[in-house]
Amino acid sequence: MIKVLTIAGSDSCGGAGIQADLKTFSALGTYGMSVITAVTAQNTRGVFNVRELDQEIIRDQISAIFEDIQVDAVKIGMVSSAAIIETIGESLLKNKAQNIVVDPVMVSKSGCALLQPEAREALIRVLLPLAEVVTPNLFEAEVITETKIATLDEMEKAAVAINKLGAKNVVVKGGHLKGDAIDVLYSEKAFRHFGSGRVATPHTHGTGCTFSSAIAASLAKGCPVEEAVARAKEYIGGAIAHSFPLGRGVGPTHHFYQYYRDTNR
Ligand SMILES: Nc1ncnc2c1ncn2[C@@H]1O[C@H](COP(=O)(O)OP(=O)(O)OP(=O)(O)O)[C@@H](O)[C@H]1O
Ligand SMILES: Cc1ncc(COP(=O)(O)O)c(N)n1
Repeated sequence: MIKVLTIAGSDSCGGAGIQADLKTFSALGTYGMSVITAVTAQNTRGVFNVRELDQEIIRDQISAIFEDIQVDAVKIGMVSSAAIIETIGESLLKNKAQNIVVDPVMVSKSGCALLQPEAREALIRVLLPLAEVVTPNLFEAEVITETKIATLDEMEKAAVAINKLGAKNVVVKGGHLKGDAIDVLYSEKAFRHFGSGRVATPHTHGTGCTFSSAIAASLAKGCPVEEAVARAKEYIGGAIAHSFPLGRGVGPTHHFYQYYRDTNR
């Protein structure tokens, strides 16, 4: 059995965060495990409260898993504070975690801060050097590189800059581009673009969580990075195409086990 761990925040309405990650792992035929960093009270219309867990229980969750189970890949999502980032960094280094995918979540689609602005420095310093793959969206790449990004050329330049900060492979996601949704991968000094038409739907809650978890699941299966990103792009395209209205706001992507059954990958 392939085993994948998510370290992220809980989303009570199930569209993003830990819940989206575990659904993705299952849909891709892997066994999912979770370390919760924070609990959010959120629905399709917004985030109404956030409660961080303390460092001790975060450290103990990670230890409990690694001392007992061999983890094939780790996805990191909402980390909330600098103190939590330090704890995660220390614990993953101590346990020699492999295949780490960092989704540098900063702000929810509804506009709520999921990372304290003063924790951005810690995210860059501690988590980027641990990342086999990092998956910033346009806004996150702008914050990390302190530049404006609106074109594919600027996405490529940002990917190189983020690689220099320590992340081995960088995917700058184009979900928020004007026009097609094109993601830019910078890996081993080469660029590759993963394009798709834009699915015309307002229901994109949790797209970034799903995409990074799909990359982690494929890395865990032993896929090379480029293949893992290609598969994740295919998976998220299908999950967005099957997204649906839930509640009165931005609905979630749909995780479909048929994908794994039909493609067996
Ligand atoms: N409407 C869309 N149609 C097709 N693909 C999309 C669409 N929106 C996003 N994507 C794809 O979904 C993935 C996630 O990209 P996005 O830029 O939305 O991430 P994100 O902003 O981090 O998501 P989140 O806000 O959920 O954290 C990327 O592969 C992107 O190309
Ligand atoms: C716990 C948690 N993690 C991540 C997101 C980002 O997802 P989105 O940008 O789609 O709101 C979220 N809303 N909640």
